[in-house]
Amino acid sequence: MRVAFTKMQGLGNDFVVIDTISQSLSLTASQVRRIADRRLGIGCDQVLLVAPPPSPEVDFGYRIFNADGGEVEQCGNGARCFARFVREQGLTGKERLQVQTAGGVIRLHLETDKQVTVDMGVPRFAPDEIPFKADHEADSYLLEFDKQRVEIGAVSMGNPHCVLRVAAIDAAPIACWGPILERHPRFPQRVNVGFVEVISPGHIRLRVYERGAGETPACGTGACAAMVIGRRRGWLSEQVNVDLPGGRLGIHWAGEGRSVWMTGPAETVFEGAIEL
Ligand SMILES: N[C@H](CCC[C@H](N)C(=O)O)C(=O)O
Repeated sequence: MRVAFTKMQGLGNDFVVIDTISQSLSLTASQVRRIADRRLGIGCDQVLLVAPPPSPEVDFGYRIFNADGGEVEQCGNGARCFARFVREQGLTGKERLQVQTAGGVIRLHLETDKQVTVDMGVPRFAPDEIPFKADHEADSYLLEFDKQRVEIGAVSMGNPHCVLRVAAIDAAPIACWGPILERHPRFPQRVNVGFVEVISPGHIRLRVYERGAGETPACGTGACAAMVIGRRRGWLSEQVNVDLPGGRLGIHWAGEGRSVWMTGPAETVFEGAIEL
């Protein structure tokens, strides 16, 4: 089967985007892994499917698959690329879109300056909504592994995140701790692992070891997760610049029960077709 795709990226977090409205198809986990393979396939962190709207309330369905083939609930950098894709492909003339993901409905706004703003929804801190094994909800938790004991925050942005504060992001033990924490038994669906350095109340540096993809140059939901956890801990203000290795995202959160807003770039790299 010959499948048309568009390669896109948001701050270096890269995606293969496939329109499954114009070409009706579904992908197996092994097909996703082949597409994502940087030697045997196209190469990407996630595969994103543009799908017909599952209900009249939304404009599109939006499905997300990690490079390991697993389908997940949310992808923030991917959402910005999704918005640019559906406009560039002529699938919509709208500038404000509502799309359904497995993690809930998100709202995309194509800005005039080529940036995209996304309403990423309301963060959920209840352990069973993350999911995270804990006796009760708290602003921080102690996690033990390999004779280490670390303090984390935990939150769902539709997908699960844990966040650790570090003194210096460049020295953070991401390659060692990332894969261990990703699969920590207290996260039954595994977890995205953020390492955050607080520069000031309005500025953080962040690196993310992503569930199902490893360390990526940027993680949109990870930036939202680090900001809301930092804000609940009293470290951060309502508007924060998040500097990731791939670049900067602007995150705004007015507080409990409110949506998190993310603004950043999205770019098309090339178009092609692959035989599956
Ligand atoms: N690895 C994530 C999905 C992609 C998230 C990230 N690329 C983003 O921009 O939010 C997960 O397993 O939940």
